[in-house]
Amino acid sequence: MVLTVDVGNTRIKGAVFEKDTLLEQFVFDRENFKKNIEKIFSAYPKISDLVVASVGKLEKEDFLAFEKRAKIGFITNSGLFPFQNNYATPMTLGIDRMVLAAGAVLAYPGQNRLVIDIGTCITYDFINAEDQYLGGAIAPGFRLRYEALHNFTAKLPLLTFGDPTHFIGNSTEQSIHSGVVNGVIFEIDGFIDQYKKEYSKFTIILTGGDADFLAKRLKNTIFANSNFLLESLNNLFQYKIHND
Ligand SMILES: Nc1ncnc2c1ncn2[C@@H]1O[C@H](COP(=O)(O)OP(=O)(O)OP(=O)(O)O)[C@@H](O)[C@H]1O
Ligand SMILES: CC(C)(CO)[C@@H](O)C(=O)NCCC(=O)O
Ligand SMILES: [K+]
Repeated sequence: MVLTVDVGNTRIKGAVFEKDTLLEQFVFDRENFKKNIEKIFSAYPKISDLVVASVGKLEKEDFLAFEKRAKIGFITNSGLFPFQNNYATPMTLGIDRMVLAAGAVLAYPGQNRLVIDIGTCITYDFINAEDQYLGGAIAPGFRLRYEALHNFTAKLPLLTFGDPTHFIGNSTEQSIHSGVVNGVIFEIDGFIDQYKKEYSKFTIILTGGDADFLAKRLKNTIFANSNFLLESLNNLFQYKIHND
């Protein structure tokens, strides 16, 4: 049994896997992460491995406390991945993007893939059918956009995510929701259309907390899997066992 942990920029997510089956998942913040992980270990005594990818403020040292309980697999850029990394700065590529790319290669072999992850940031990652990671894009996520509008203007209120009721925003609030939410929708559709000009066929994986919400609203019909990063960590762990 494996516990995978994704330390994101905002939240920490975890999932328990028995082989390929996700048994349960968790979301928590950094303050009480040790307690939460201990709870998961108590609930699942059969967990033998803890697999971690962190873009956030937790380091390998923060997980060593669990060394007595499970084998720690801390994923780093210099580890083994099932693709060739053609990024010009491979050591600065986010580990979440590396894991997503690995997951795309392992789950969708022999095809071009575009992974779109909507979290604190919206990231795009493209891996071609030859399993070469080419790169992608980094854009602000929903909360970053709402906060930026508020923080860098005098008059705009700080709103939280809201589904725009009017495309033509008819109030300050509706204008902000339309700008942020419709903006993200048009942006993602625009990126996909541009990739389509360069690659006639590719598999799109849409993931992150708001993947389901967005999948329904995009012009391009795509399949959403909000657990793809946690599943990819599990798949990468299995891959490493068989290839290291
Ligand atoms: N239980 C939840 N708590 C908070 N947000 C949630 C929850 N479930 C879904 N969401 C949605 O998920 C979005 C955040 O997505 P995600 O979890 O991928 O990113 P994050 O935690 O902000 O980013 P990161 O992975 O960089 O820390 C929020 O905008 C929210 O709408
Ligand atoms: C872009 C984020 C913040 C998304 O979580 C993360 O992948 C990261 O810190 N990346 C480093 C820069 C890069 O990927 O090129
Ligand atoms: K993320």
